Amino acid sequence: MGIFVVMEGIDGAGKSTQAKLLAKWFEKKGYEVVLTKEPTDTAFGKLIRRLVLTGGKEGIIDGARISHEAEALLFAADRAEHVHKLIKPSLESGKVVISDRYFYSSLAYQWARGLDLKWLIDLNRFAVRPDLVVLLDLPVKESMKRINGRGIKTEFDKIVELQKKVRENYLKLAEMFPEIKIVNAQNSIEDIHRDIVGLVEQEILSKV
Ligand SMILES: Nc1ncnc2c1ncn2[C@@H]1O[C@H](COP(=O)(O)OP(=O)(O)O)[C@@H](O)[C@H]1O
Ligand SMILES: Cc1cn([C@H]2C[C@H](O)[C@@H](COP(=O)(O)OP(=O)(O)O)O2)c(=O)[nH]c1=O
Repeated sequence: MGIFVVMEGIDGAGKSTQAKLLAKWFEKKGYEVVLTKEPTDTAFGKLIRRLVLTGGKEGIIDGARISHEAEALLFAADRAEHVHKLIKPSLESGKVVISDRYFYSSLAYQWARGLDLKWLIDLNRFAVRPDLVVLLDLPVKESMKRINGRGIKTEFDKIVELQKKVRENYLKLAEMFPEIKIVNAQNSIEDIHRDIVGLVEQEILSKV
């Protein structure tokens, strides 16, 4: 079996930056790496971007044209395809899978939209558990500074409020799921990478 690592955190926390660095680190060590993300680039992911993420690339504006339940189901459908077509086969052939977001995003965000956490956990029960989930944690103010350049100009206060709730949800989830490890995402890119490598060594490589 391969190794499955997930990056989680609010928008702008540094997930894609750290996912890429970790992928390179594993490759240097001779592993075959699959770097992937959710929402995916498949037809389901495209549907989500069209129906749910109406606020532009960040998708954090609550302008959803569909119900929150339908939104949660679409994310779960996208994830089911992701798990069955890419994640499981890659792990079975011994590869390292690094995913930028996974079902913890559904728990943090769709819970913040008011959905029932237990229903969300049940809905995502098909999703194989990662070996390690890195929660990149930082204050919303800092993350907003980072993604300012992405062009959010409208509904700023609403976005900040939602992101704060999502951050709190992630921290609560970290107490419920032992695979989630919190990393301080306010440090430099290099320091965070070093922390993540430390977790990979401690939580995964030392155990195989
Ligand atoms: N540790 C860091 N310190 C400062 N800026 C960062 C850091 N990590 C990432 N960034 C920058 O912040 C922005 C968001 O990072 P990104 O990796 O795209 O976040 P996410 O994938 O979580 O949305 C990018 O412009 C990136 O270069
Ligand atoms: C995977 C996932 C993402 N999201 C949200 C988090 C982000 O605000 C948004 C889009 O994710 P994001 O990582 O910004 O993807 P991209 O840049 O490729 O569009 O979707 C959910 O609400 N639930 C989920 O299950």
